[in-house]
Amino acid sequence: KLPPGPKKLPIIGNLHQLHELPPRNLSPNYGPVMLLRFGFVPVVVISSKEAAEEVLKIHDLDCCSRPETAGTRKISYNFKDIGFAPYGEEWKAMRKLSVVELFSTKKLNFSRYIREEENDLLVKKLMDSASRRSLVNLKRTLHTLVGSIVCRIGFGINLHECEFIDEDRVVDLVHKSELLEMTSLFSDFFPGGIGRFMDWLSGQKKRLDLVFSDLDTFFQNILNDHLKPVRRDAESSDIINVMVDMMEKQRDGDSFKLTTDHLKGMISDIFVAGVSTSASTMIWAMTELIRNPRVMKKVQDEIRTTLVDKESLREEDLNKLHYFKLMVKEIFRLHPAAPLLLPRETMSHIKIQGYDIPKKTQILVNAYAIARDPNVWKNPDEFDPDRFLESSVDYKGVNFELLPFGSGRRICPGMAMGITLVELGLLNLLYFFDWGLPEEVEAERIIKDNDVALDLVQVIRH
Ligand code: HEM
Repeated sequence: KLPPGPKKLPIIGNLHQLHELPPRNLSPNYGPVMLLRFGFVPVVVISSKEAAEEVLKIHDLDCCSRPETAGTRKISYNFKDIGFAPYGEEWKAMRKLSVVELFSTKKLNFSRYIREEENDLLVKKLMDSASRRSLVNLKRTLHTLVGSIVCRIGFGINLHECEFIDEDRVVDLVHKSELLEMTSLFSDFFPGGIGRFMDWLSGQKKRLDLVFSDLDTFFQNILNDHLKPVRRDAESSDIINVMVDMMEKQRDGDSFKLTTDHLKGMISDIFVAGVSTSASTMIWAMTELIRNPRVMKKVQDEIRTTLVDKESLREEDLNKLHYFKLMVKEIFRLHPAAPLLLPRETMSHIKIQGYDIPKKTQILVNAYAIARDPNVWKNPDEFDPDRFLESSVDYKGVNFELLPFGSGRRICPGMAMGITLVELGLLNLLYFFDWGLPEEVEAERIIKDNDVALDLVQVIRH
């Protein structure tokens, strides 16, 4: 009993409908479990809370591998990372390393000064824009903020003084890494000679290699920098340093051995998974707040009456706020940075909602649709943090109607870091400044257009 789905054409299946892929399209018409076929690859889209619980909790172990694509093979250094590696001993070892050592609470406390300092620097820059009355490009500003923090915490690179990279180039590379992750090649859908031939003919393969080569140069520079004797002696503890130390200490009999590819895979994961997720969440938060003056006022009233006369903000200030945190939760609901999470792959035959799902089927959990399901949420498309005033639903992977970080074995290991990045960044923007639309933008259009995040905005010093 296979799940229902749109009609499939011979050979290509539903490839002609790739542009209609969920989150927003296709899936609601076919119920909570929908079957597609892209070329030879079966793909199941999950779009109800109950079906998501079956995939991510009841059958988590059967569903926790990842499918292979040419793009993810490249960016993960042959699956030597965490995010795209198939389920197995190597993934377990890398995952354990990240949870215990690299993205842990200890690491978070240690790197706190870096986050606060980068935010202080941003506030200074914005004060300048406000006094010059120049517009602020939200996307650029927030990608740069998160990029700078992630590069310092992850790779020990201070973008304001680095020799081989600067802020603009980092933003450019973040976009390139997203492209690699999302690009589909013919060979992803038609494994074998024909697919590879089509990739060669269309030039797709060459384009993919070029984008990857740019990223690889950056990652190699990070690694070279960490292997320099000066750097090895320095008292610093960024994530890559910790891994280089481990590599040096490993012994012949160790069951898992870190290699240079594991190091690059980890650099790549931190870069790909950490920067645009957090930045896009902040951009959407600012967009929704500017569109909804009632909520903006309520949030700003809370933070400005709770935190009085502050010259700069610290992470402990976040714990004093309540409504502000509900606002962030509402953003994670309305605008999950990974609307379909990361694709999973079944490792055995399972049943979801009574339907048969064969081994090696791709599973996409439509977190976007689930978080806007009218059977679960009242006025689901409305931005209204008040909905959480009387609700204990949270986004940490136990409530299947709200899954911005996924759930189960593959839940985001960088969640704590992501939340802190987002909350501290937003707190600074909302405490020190008032925000508005640039004069020439018709407010009407922006307010109606729910699917477009704001780009240029007006900043006013509070
Ligand atoms: C707001 C910020 C973030 C959001 C919304 C987010 C969201 C996600 C989601 C949805 C997944 C897939 C989960 C699944 O398959 O069930 C994921 C995986 C992952 N995230 Fe995050 N993430 C964020 C920040 C970060 C940060 C800051 C890091 C690292 C420093 C990070 C590292 C990872 C890694 C390594 C994985 C792969 C886990 C695995 O496959 O085992 N993320 N993230």
